Amino acid sequence: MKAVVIGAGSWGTALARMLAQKYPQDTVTLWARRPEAVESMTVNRQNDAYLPGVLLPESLAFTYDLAVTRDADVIVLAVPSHAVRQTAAALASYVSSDTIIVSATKGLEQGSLKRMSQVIGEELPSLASQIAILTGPNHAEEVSREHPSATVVAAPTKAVAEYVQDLFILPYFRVYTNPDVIGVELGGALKNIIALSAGIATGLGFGDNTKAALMTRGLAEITRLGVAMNANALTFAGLSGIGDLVVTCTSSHSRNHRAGVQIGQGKTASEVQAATSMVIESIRTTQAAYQLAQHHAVSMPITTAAYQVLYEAKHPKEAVLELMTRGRTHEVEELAFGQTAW
Ligand SMILES: NC(=O)C1=CN([C@@H]2O[C@H](COP(=O)(O)OP(=O)(O)OC[C@H]3O[C@@H](n4cnc5c(N)ncnc54)[C@H](O)[C@@H]3O)[C@@H](O)[C@H]2O)C=CC1
Ligand SMILES: O=C(CO)COP(=O)(O)O
Repeated sequence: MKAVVIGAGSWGTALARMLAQKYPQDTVTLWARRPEAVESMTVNRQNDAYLPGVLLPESLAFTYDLAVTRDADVIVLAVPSHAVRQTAAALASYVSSDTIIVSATKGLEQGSLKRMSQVIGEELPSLASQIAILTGPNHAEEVSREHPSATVVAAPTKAVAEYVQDLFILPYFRVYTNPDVIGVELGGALKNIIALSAGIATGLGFGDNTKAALMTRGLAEITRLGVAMNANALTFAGLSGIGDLVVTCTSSHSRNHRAGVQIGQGKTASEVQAATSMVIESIRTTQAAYQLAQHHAVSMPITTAAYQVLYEAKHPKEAVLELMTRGRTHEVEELAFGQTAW
């Protein structure tokens, strides 16, 4: 088996470590953009910049040459969402007709508003039915230290989903399958907006009630948009929905949550992003989701408030007050008075 993980940030490094650990006799390579990163990982057997303190198996190879993907059985894409199209396009001359692509990126493409599997499918059309999504409540810092974690793989066919399930499943990494590609992908992308918002609330000095309200009503609006885009509502009650929402809104590892805290304390999104080389996906995803909500005429009040804070310089306190005092609504739109037992 020949597997290549593209993207040597925290998550790509953790995924490559897992594959090399599980398949020490096979060829597992981690591709990084920068030659210095390749050199440093080869010498130190650690990714000091993005996953410090985690030893990488001897069998894991490193390269900055994309030609390593020639005839790979599996290519895992773990680059930030804004780099997925150019990266997938660059792979076109190397992939073979039976290569499986795994997308581990959580985001939406700016402008086109497309999901990552759609973007990859456009650049690698002959592989469109061989693109799987791996997503769930999985901070790289914990998975790479073998904390028991669960994740979900979605793909257009059962065969591809089960291939990727088999590929990654480990005693500390339990992999489920789900045929709902749209729902699984949207869950992973949209939860980052709510994590950013929960961080903003923390930065403003609010406590756990506020966070719980944001998480619950955040899930409601994610589900509304998902259903309008043909996802199954049940998927959002799963690992890629509530699961990832919980971990990203509450974990000290979350970059999106941390960014929100700083914005709540008065920094701008550009200041926060400029201060780290790590990707804060929610900044771009908030804009894309705001535009998707308009396109599908779906109400997404928290996403709208986050958009106004990030892109229209609205003060977070004002955004919170507007969210709290807007028109009254039902909790569950489908449950009508007079039709429910009491
Ligand atoms: N960190 C985590 O625990 C998890 C991250 N993800 C997702 O994985 C994706 C990658 O995130 P991380 O690994 O956390 O990244 P990171 O924030 O740890 O590092 C960013 C990486 O992206 C690379 N990069 C930046 N611009 C690039 C470009 N134009 N082309 C190619 N590479 C570029 C950097 O060199 C660096 O390796 C994101 O979509 C993230 O949401 C998903 C699950 C867990
Ligand atoms: O998606 C993640 C965990 O499941 C990572 O979230 P952050 O990008 O906020 O760190």
